[in-house]
Amino acid sequence: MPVNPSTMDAIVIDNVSKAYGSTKAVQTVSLSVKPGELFGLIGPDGAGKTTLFKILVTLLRPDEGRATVVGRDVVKDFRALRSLVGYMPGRFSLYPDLTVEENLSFFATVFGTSIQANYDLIREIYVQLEPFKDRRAGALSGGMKQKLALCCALIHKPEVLFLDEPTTGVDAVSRKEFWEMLQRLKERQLTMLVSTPYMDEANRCDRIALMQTGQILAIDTPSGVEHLFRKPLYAVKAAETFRLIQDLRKAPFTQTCYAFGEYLHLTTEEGTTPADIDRYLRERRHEHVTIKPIQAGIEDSFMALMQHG
Ligand SMILES: Nc1ncnc2c1ncn2[C@@H]1O[C@H](COP(=O)(O)OP(=O)(O)OP(=O)(O)O)[C@@H](O)[C@H]1O
Repeated sequence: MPVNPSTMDAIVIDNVSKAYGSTKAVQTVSLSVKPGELFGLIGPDGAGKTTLFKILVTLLRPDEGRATVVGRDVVKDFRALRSLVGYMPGRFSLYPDLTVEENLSFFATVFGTSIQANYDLIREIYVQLEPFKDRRAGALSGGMKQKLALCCALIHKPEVLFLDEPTTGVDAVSRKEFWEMLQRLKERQLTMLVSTPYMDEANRCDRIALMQTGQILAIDTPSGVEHLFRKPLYAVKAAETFRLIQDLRKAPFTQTCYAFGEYLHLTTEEGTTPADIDRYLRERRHEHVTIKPIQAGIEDSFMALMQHG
């Protein structure tokens, strides 16, 4: 008998919707995540990421649609599911008055296990926390809190790990270290769904879904999402950035013009050449003009999809 591939997926979301009054937080979302996949949910604040996570970890019931995690229905099988998933919520769920070790023991006890029983899975992360094991969690740095929260979410050896904006508000070095930790967990075949508002983190995932106002705009590999952007794209810089953006937005050849770091990203009508752009800017007395064709990144694709969404 042929096997339905969707029954083998670690997470299946099928037309799930959830509203809070008139706010449609999640609108007919469908996606699936394969076992062992590191899947990213990328979107700005209010996109509906947290609501979707809460549905998947059985803390909220969907209004419509159905979802399964490791084959268990998130509504009907919620009890069984709770011990199979690990959840690191956006605002860390640590007890600030308990020490590092007490927090970890608490989460282990809730799941009927002990730190020793599953130490192997958290060893690499926990060794960095061990020198501070008697410190109150509330007195830890952001990066250390994040590591402890990850240990707490892993201590019962879940089959799927849900990480809701784990790197928000954490310094750049800790963010990088955190993604390296996720990479090592992936080598152990753990399935992970991670949300982030940072586009640069999308490249760390096997596949990503771009989400906005409760809807999925695209699902693909990071490079697949970049290739969704098909128009020629230019990075433009000049001495006066503010006047540059004003002038470029008025230009007859401009389709879109956004600030991306120190450059503006510009898409133009077909047939426009860099020489046309240069001439237009020189006529308006712009100085130190640089115009270079560039490859679109995930952020460019996201902007283009949002415009047409
Ligand atoms: N308990 C609630 N009651 C009413 N509206 C809510 C509630 N929780 C979320 N919302 C609204 O639902 C929408 C989706 O919110 P959600 O928190 O799921 O998004 P998000 O992508 O996780 O963003 P954030 O990073 O800001 O949490 C937003 O418009 C939000 O204001």
